[in-house]
Amino acid sequence: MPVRISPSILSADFVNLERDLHRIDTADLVHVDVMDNHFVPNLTLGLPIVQRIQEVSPLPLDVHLMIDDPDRWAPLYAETGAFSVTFSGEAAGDPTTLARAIRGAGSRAAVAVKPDTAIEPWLDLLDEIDMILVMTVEPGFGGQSFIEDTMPKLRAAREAIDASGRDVWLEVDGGITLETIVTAVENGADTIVAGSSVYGKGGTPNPSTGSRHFGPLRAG
Ligand SMILES: O=C(CO)[C@H](O)[C@H](O)COP(=O)(O)O
Ligand SMILES: [Fe+2]
Repeated sequence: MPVRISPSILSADFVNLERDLHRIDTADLVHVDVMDNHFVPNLTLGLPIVQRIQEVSPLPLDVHLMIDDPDRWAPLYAETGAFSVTFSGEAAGDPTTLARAIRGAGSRAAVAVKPDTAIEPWLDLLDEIDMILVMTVEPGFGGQSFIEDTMPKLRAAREAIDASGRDVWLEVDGGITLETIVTAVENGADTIVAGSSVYGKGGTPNPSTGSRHFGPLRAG
């Protein structure tokens, strides 16, 4: 099973964002966290900045929306040319219509579930989506610890995806280190988001890499 890496620019240096986008250009995707200070208690960036990142990024955009009213906003992020747009399942009014709108605008559609959200209702949506994101931390902040209790849910999602025969990706996001990436992949993840372990907790690129390569991931 191929494993894709999607570094999160939440831990990049926003003043030097174009530089930091190029420092991960051997990864597969770039993960862009959009937070609105309503769905989560943190505020990051919005549509105009995602549009601009789309113009300069060497990698396809993996946009992760942690916002209220994704039914209104998510299709607009898809229209920027984003490769993938993930909405938070708990915030969506009509997930099926929303997934169709995202796909209709040319992006892959994905649904994210928080650590305490049951996965089963979302497995009915496998025909309509291209990826499930199992959050392995409470959404809102980088640098948190991986919640191991989410692993049974990840395995349930893997089993349902495999049984469906559909090419639906399974992403994890939050607390990924050199240790937890192994746990996540062993439990079925094929797409890995990593912020602080790639860029460093200080918001600067990981000095241990010494190159433009995204790895090795830094533990802790
Ligand atoms: O969605 C997110 C937080 O809500 C981030 O993508 C995630 O936390 C990445 O950061 P780290 O790898 O440091 O945990
Ligand atoms: Fe994220």
